[in-house]
Amino acid sequence: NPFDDPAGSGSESSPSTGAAELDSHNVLSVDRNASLTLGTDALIVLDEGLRHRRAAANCCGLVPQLGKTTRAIPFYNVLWAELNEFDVTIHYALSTGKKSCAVAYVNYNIGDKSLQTHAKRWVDRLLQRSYPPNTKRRKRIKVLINPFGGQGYAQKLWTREVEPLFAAAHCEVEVEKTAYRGHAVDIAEKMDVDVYDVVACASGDGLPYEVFNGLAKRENAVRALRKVAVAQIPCGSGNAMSLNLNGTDSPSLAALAIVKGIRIPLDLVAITQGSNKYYSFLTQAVGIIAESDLGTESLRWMGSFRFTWGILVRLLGQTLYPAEVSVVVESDDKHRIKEAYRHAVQESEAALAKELTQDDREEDHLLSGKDDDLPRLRYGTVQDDLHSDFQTRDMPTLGNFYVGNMCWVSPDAAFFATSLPSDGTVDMVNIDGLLPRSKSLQMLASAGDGGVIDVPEVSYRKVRAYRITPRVHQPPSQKRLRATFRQWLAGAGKQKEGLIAIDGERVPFEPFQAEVVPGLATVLSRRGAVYEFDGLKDLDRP
Ligand SMILES: Nc1ncnc2c1ncn2[C@@H]1O[C@H](COP(=O)(O)OP(=O)(O)OP(=O)(O)O)[C@@H](O)[C@H]1O
Repeated sequence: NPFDDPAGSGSESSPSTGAAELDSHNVLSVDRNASLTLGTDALIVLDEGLRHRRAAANCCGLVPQLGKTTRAIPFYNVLWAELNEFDVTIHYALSTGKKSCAVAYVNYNIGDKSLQTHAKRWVDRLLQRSYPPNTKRRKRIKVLINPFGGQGYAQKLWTREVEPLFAAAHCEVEVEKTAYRGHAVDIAEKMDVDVYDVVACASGDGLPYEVFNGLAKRENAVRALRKVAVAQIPCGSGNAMSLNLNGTDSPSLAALAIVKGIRIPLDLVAITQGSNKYYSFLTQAVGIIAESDLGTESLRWMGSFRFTWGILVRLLGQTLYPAEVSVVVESDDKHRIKEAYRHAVQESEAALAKELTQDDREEDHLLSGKDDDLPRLRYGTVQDDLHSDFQTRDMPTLGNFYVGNMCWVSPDAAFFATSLPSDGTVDMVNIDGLLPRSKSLQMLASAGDGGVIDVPEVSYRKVRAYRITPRVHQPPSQKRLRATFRQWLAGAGKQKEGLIAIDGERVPFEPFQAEVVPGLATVLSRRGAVYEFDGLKDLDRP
């Protein structure tokens, strides 16, 4: 929690600032008998006046005075600091609830005029701690707002919760509202990528999907995808991108995470279907998940429960989604997959501690100007003969075909626990549709804590590419009436054909081929090269 107060609550004494760091360079004496100290992880404000101000707000002084004289502001929360003659002002993000923050500031005068040069250096040092070398300051952000995302509050959330944080962090911002479906594709295709560091989408996952695809359509696609980091200000009904990269679906906390975000590469999945090609960053689903997402429109009145309801009805009815599936498998050993994941987490944490990121490609690449075209797909397209690396299986009783490039698919489902932003693979889950109902329910429940991989009946693999040719299941004639009733109950009354969802968007019910293109895109992350998921830590340890 970025708002944990390292000073501890109610403490009267100075917090531990690390002896070595308590030298005079790190302390700035200001008037009102106060001082500002650069601690280990936080700025420490020591101010006798705080006690009085807090006491004044304390029930007219009727409660015993327990006010603190110190306040700790984590460097992560510091948005900006500046010195104006003899006036130092520090803007920071203050917690305003479990899931929100807002801009606050402290302002002090430097009474001792001889301290001005020291104060200048001190402010520089504070900014360096608040923006370590792997974090760009004053990001230039193109903000796209989907006025119809989620409940239609994106514009309001932007103005109230996000814009003030970006402004306080001295970000350069340009705002544009999307005016039609696919508008973000056009914007990303035509924008001047040299004047922005970030495209931040105040939306659900639909706009980031469009931005990746717009950038990929450009002549200099590779350069554009590396130059501009795509981020999400969660304002939609599905906000998986922000959950995975920033650990939150709160717009204000996500805004802080964007201000402090570290650039990392993200694998994209190139999908070819007929003569079409698109890029997926999140999930691909055929069958039950796609149907519960896209085929429950008539149940919108249920709110987000319609997804759970759609899945439950289909699971209990043992609905089948037969398909022929060909896969280039990287690993199908669950134990090894988990070990590799843990290793990647440790590596990422070590890199983060050294303030390194994996995204050291930018400068070399941008300077060289080479390889701007998208790489040729190693396994060709769905229209080509199948490459010899694929292993093919017909799956007449397939119940769930779900592939993910990110861990969280919703706030309560970490379906792909071992997925990593740029390991060159996606996580593939296949579940047989004839699984006993109790097992299916157990599997569904296990998604909450990332436990799907540990259900023995679930096939969980890391794959580099796959091709799927789905078919519509025809129930035997004596079961047709029951199947029709179930379809109605599940909210898919008039649906005639099967459904395929790529990042939650509907595509034609036709064969498609998918291939991971390693590290093609760039995103901002709070935690470095891993997603915001800790659930695997204790599972299955030897
Ligand atoms: N002005 C607009 N009018 C109509 N559609 C739009 C407009 N702007 C964006 N869109 C479309 O809205 C879709 C959904 O966007 P987004 O993901 O932001 O919202 P959501 O609420 O999470 O999505 P969903 O409607 O899938 O639940 C995108 O496909 C996008 O193209």
